[in-house]
Amino acid sequence: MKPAVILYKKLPDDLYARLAEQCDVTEISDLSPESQQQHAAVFQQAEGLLGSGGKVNGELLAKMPNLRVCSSVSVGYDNFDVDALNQRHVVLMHTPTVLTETVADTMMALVLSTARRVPELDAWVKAGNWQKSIGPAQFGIDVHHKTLGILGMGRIGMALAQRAHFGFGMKILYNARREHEEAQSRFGAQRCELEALLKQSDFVCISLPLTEETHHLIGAAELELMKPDAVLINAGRGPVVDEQALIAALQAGKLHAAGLDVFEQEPVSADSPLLSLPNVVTLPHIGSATHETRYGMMQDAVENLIAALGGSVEKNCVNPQALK
Ligand SMILES: NC(=O)C1=CN([C@@H]2O[C@H](COP(=O)(O)OP(=O)(O)OC[C@H]3O[C@@H](n4cnc5c(N)ncnc54)[C@H](OP(=O)(O)O)[C@@H]3O)[C@@H](O)[C@H]2O)C=CC1
Ligand SMILES: O=CC(=O)O
Repeated sequence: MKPAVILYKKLPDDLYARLAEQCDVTEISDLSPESQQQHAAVFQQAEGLLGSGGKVNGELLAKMPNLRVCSSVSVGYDNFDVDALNQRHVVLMHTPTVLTETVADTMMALVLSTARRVPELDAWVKAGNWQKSIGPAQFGIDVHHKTLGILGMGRIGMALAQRAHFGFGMKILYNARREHEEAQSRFGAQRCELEALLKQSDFVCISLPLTEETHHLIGAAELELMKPDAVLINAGRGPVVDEQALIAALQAGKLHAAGLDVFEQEPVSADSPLLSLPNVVTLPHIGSATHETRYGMMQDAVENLIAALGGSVEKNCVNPQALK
C-alpha cells in the first residue's frame, strides 16, 4: 500500500504525478487550525507531509500519530519544532543548495538597489520629475571596493561573498560560530566579532537562520554601532532584526538605507513605517523566487519525501538522528 501523504502546496503537474505514483496524496490548502479540523481523518492517517509555511509543532504532531516524514519546500526550518519531531522520530527534509545561488542574487540585488536607489529613482522618473540634468539629490553610494560584512557564512553567505568579492572587488568580513577556511582562502574573508563587523562594514548582510540565539541579534545597540552611511540587508528571517529598532534608526538618519526581503510579520503590514521610508527597499520574501529555482525546490522536496519514506535520509535531512 502507498503511504498516505498530505500535500499543502500546489505542485506542477509532472511533480504531482511523480508524488502520486509513490504516495496516496491528499491535497489541502494549508495547515491552519480550520484545515486541521476539516481534514481531521486525513491528518490522523498521514505518514508524510509536504509543503511550505505553517507551523509544525507538538500540537499538530499530536493530531498526526502516523507521521514519519515532513518535507519542507524551503531551506529554513524555523517553523518546525525539531525537538518535538525528534521525540516522535519524525524526520524533517528540506531544500538547501538548489536555491543558494538565486538567494545570493537577490541579496546582491538589494545591495545594488539600496546603494544606487534604484526603486526610488525609478519611481521619480516615472512620476515625470526628470526635467533637467540630475544632481547630488539623485546620487547614490558606491558598492565596488567597499566592505561587505556577512552574518552567517553558510551556503548563501559564501555565494554572496563570491559575487561581492569577484564581481565588485569588495572586502569580505563575516561572523559565524566557526571559522570558514574556504571563505578565507577563496575570498580572503576575515572572521570578526559581531561588534567589529558592524563597525567596519559598509554593507551588513544577514543570511542567518532564525534560532533562539539569532532572534533580535540586531537591535538598537547593534544598529548604533554601524556607520551612518552603512546599509543593512536582511534576507535571513525578519525576527533576526528588531524591526522597531531598525525603523527608529532609519527615521533618525543613523543608517544610509535598508534592503529587506524578510519581515517580523509576513506579509508586512500595509501601515508599517518601513513602506514609507524612501531609503528602504522592500521585497515580498522572494529570495528564491525564480521559476527555475522554485521548480527545483519542489522537485527536491518531492524526491526528499519519497526517499525518506523509504528510509533513506543521506541527503537534505535536518535531523537524521530522529530515525534511530
Ligand atoms: N529570503 C529568502 O527567501 C530565503 C532565506 N533563507 C534564510 O537563509 C538562511 C541561511 O540559509 P543557508 O545559507 O542555506 O544556511 P546554512 O546553514 O548553510 O548557513 C547558516 C549560517 O548561519 C550561521 N549561524 C547560525 N547560527 C548562528 C549564530 N548564532 N551566530 C552566528 N552565525 C550563526 C552558521 O554558522 P556556522 O557556520 O558557524 O555553523 C552558518 O554559517 C536560512 O536558514 C533561511 O532562514 C534561505 C533561503 C531563502
Ligand atoms: O525563505 C526561504 C527558505 O527557503 O528558507
